Amino acid sequence: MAIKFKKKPGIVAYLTAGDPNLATTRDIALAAIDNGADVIELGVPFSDPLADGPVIQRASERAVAKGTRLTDVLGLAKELRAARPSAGLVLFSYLNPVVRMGMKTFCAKAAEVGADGVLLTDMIVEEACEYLEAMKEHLLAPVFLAAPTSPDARLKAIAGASQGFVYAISRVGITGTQQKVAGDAAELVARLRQFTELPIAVGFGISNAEHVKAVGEFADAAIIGSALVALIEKSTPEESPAAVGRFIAGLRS
Ligand SMILES: O=P(O)(O)OC[C@@H](O)[C@@H](O)c1c[nH]c2ccccc12
Repeated sequence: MAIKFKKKPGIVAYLTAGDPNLATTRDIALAAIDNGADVIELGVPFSDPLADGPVIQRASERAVAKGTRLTDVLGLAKELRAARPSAGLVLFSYLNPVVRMGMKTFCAKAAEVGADGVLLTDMIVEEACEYLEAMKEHLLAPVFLAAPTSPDARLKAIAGASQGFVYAISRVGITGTQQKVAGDAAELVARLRQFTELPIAVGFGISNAEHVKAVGEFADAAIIGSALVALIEKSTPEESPAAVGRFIAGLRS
């Protein structure tokens, strides 16, 4: 029940919980784990997902329209934990739904359902004091985002506050697939290594085996979001778990 990357590079699979529905997200997550994903980044759908590109925005809209709430995502996390005790499980959310529930309540519940870590996209390390205390109390790993534009002093703070892994954003901008892994990514990872021994996972724009291989040359894990969400969007709910499983299995080949 800790975040571990067994093979190099590790694979983190982002899924928008509740797209197309909660039961299917569960089956997709299980298929992802069984086909080599080390960590599931389980996304709480939010009506105003600012950092997201069109693919994840649409997934969020669909999940919100289905009525998916933070408490439903916590319930799903609990099911995943029970079904796959050793998989890494990180809850991903914008700050807003978490603040509405109450930071302390949220952290207590996240621990209770068996999450290993939490990633709050718009939580900045400078303002994370209460959050970090609650996370520590419940032995949860806070994961922070590091961007190529962050100066060294910020990278140091981000690396120092993170546990489990540090999330290196491969490029400035929004989530979504691209042709090549951005050149900024290797430099950012090298800069982060000065400040931490934690594994470093690279995300934004990773969508195929070639990208995963490229990331494996300089980082510990690759995070894949939009490519999976797009596959789910074009598959029927019945076929999407197997489609995602095949896709993940192909990423390290
Ligand atoms: O979708 P991409 O380009 O594969 O990037 C990962 C990403 O989806 C996931 O980590 C994520 C989804 N929404 C975010 C918002 C901010 C930072 C990260 C994310």
